[in-house]
Formats: sequence, structure tokens, C-alpha cells
Amino acid sequence: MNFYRDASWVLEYVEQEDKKERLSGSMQSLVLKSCQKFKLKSDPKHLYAVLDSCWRYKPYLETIMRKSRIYDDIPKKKGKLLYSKVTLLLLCHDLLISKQKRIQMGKLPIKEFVLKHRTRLNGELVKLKLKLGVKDLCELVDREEDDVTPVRWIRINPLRCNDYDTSNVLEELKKKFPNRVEHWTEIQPGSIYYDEFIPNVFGVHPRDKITSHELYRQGKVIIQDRASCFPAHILNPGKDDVVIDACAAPGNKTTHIAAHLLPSVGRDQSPRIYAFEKEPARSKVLKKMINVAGCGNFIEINVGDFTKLAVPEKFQDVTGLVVDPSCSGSGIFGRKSVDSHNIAKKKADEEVQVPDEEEKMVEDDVRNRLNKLASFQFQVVKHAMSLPKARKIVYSTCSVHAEENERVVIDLLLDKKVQQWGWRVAPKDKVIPTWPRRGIVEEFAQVFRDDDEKCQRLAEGCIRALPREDGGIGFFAVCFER
Ligand SMILES: C[S@@+](CC[C@H](N)C(=O)[O-])C[C@H]1O[C@@H](n2cnc3c(N)ncnc32)[C@H](O)[C@@H]1O
Repeated sequence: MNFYRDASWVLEYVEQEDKKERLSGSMQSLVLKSCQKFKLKSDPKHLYAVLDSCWRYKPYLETIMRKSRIYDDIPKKKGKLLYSKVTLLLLCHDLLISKQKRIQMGKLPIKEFVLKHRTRLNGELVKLKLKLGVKDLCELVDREEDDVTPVRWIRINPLRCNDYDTSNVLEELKKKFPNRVEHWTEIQPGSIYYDEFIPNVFGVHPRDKITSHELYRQGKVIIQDRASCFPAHILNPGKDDVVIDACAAPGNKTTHIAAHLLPSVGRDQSPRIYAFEKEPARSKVLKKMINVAGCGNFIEINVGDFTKLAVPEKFQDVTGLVVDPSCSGSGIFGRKSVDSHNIAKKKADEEVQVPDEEEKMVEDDVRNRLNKLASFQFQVVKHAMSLPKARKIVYSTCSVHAEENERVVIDLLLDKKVQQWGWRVAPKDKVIPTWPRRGIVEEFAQVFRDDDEKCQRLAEGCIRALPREDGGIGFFAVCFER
């Protein structure tokens, strides 16, 4: 029963975050976070496995449970329900969906209660499958194995190396991964791929547990998706630069910026990197990350809204910015279960009868959310552009949607102030020119209709990475300069 109690707490936490539309990060990190928050004793791996599956199937399970009338039957004590709906959901999940189709609990009243409704629950499951035209509900949810990265990308952190010399760490990595492969698709456990696009970045097999290695614990190696390393590499700040990371937590890009800047400016100078983070809780994570990476004293953290705090008068000397604002996260692994949950919620909803309308409602929801995100992303980049000495801004998202990517670039290019300030999209040769996948030219062509060359140039100035297919998360990056 302890396991179900712990799982109920975590699921309630996930539900609360979902209601506040604050579900960010993967289910794995949400489970870990709540295990720490509630000081739970159950094995986090076991909790994650059950909760991830339960969350994927939740909308279907709730429909089945509602139609079976199990909720109406819950006994009451002093007017209060004796069993929590969340715990019942977990039990029903194990009974109807889990491999063993068994509730893993001794003979307790709550288990007896669910088993009493078994026949009706199974009946409703069969009806729902018929309605949705599937043999098994698993046809409607993303499989877990579709949701993990094909490569674990790591970066050597020069800030934790003597004289910023990374060769010793590389020797250590060679010992751990003796077999060097030529392409990331050839990575096997024990092998390593030296990335051809970003210096000091390597790919290893996701099953090779780098987190238990000394190099990782010492902050000499940082886990960071290859595409997420693009922004700092494109910005490439040097000794005369002062840099802002506008949306910084958890700090992967901040520490990567520091890895570029500190070796050229030295450590005895005042902060040359300003990191902004709106969420106080996330700013604590940011602080921890930059300390582990060995650059805590060289980065000034500002907790609050970048567009309000970064007033041009106070940040006059800033020359470069990385702007990586909150986005839909549609390119990230482990988010699928969170996202697909919302789609499943609509599909399982019995009130919506007409499939076309059903699809349209889901689509409208997605479009609304994307439009809101895009207008926020536009504002953040535009604010970055207002800083008087800024010369280079890298904008990035881990979204695959054009609304948050090329279309934000277009809106910025059409903005009168942005034009007055003299910002343009940097050409391909300054933005990892050998990376083959570029922006979507058709997006630019819809607006700059008569100028094919311009559209081509703008699209080539952008970088895209597709999730999985390009070896990691889905990503977009573009560099503005003046
Ligand atoms: C995509 S994450 C950044 C990831 C980070 N760049 C990295 O690579 O580790 C976006 C972050 O921006 C923060 N954020 C959102 N709006 C903000 C704002 N107006 N000002 C500052 N930070 C903001 C969010 O809380 C979130 O932590």
C-alpha cells in the first residue's frame, strides 16, 4: 500500500502542475522532483515506470472509470470519500493496463472495492476500444522506447580543467570509451563519437551511465544535447564581450558561454556574464549548476523577468545575448507523454462525438498555445535587441513548430523598431555552415513572396535539428547581428 500512497502523492503533484499549465521537463524529472519534495521511500525508478504509463493512459482510464460508475460507489465517512480518486486510478491502471493485469497489493478494502467493479471496468474498456477503433489502447499512446534519446551527448567542461586544457579529461574518456566510431549512428555501449560540429562535444550510448562517473561528478563533463550546444558556439564570445543569457535555468547554455568566455578574459575579472531567470526555484538550480561547472563567481544571476530587469541603461556594455525562452518543448524526449496526454484527453472525451471536430478542437488548442508562446518569444528577443551595444543575439528553441521558430524570425524582421535598430539574420557561413538541416524556406516564402533569394538566404541562416533523426532533441537556432 505504501507504494500506491507514494505514487498517489506524485500523481497529485503532476496533476496540479498540469492544471497550472506548468508541466515542464520530462516525467522522469517531475517524479524525481516530487520524490525529493515529499521525501518518499519508494524506488523512484519503479514509481516513474508506473506513473509514466498511468499518465499516458489516464484520459482513457478516467473515461472507463466514469462510465463504469465506480466513482458513484465510493464509500463515504463523515461525508468524505473514503478512497482517493487518484489512488483508484492507479489501481485501475494496474488492473486493466499493466503487463500482469494485477493490483500489487495485499488484501485491503480498496483493492476489494476495485475488484468488485472489475467486470464493469473491463466492459467499458472493450467499448472504448471499439469506439476508438483499436485492438489495444497502446496503439493510441506513444511507446516509451520512442521517447528516449538515441545518443547521450556530453561536453568536456574546460572550466574544471587545469589551465583550461581539456586533454587530460579526453584521455580519461578514451579509457572509459576505448572504441571511437565515425558516426553517431554507430554508437554502441562502450564506444564514443567525437562530434564534427561542436568542439569538445562527444556522443556515447544512452545505456552508458555517465552520471556515475567521476568526471561527471567533478563537473569536468556535462551532459548536454549536441543541438543545445549550438547557441553558445554560434555566439562564440571573446575577450571583449559581455554576455547575457536571458532565460538561463537550468544553465547548460550559461556554463557553455562561460566555457567560451572565461579562458580568454581570465578569472580575476568582474562578472562578464549576466544570467536571468524568472522562476526563483529554477534560479536555485541554475546557481547549483554554475557552481558545479566551476564558474559560480563569474556569473551574476538576476532572478526575475528579463524584459523588466534588463533595462538598457544598466546593461549598456552587453555585446551578445543568448535567448532561449520557454517553448512548447515539442522537440524534447520524455515530453511526449506529457503532450500526448492532452491529446488523449480530448480523444477519450465521450462528449465529443464527431471525429473531425474532435481533431479540430485539439488542433485549435495547440494553435492557441503556440500563438501565445510565439508572442512571448517575440517580446523577449525584441527586448534583447533594444540593448544599445548588443551586436549578436542567438535565439533558440527546442520546438519543432514553425510558429515558434521561423515565424518569430519573420515577425521580428517585419517589426519597425527592429528594422530601425538595424538587426538582420546572420548568414549561413557564420552559423555552423556545415550543419546540413536549415530553416524552412516555405515559411519565409509565404511572407517575402517575390524574393526567392532573400527567402533562401534567411532559411539558410537558420538551423534546425529533427528529434531522433538528427541524433538528439528537436532544435531551432538563428543568429541576429548588426
Ligand atoms: C528553455 S528554458 C532555458 C534553458 C536554458 N537556456 C538551458 O540551456 O539550460 C527557459 C527558461 O526561461 C525562463 N523564463 C521564462 N520567461 C522568462 C523571462 N521573461 N525572463 C527570464 N527567464 C524567463 C523559464 O523559467 C525557464 O527556466
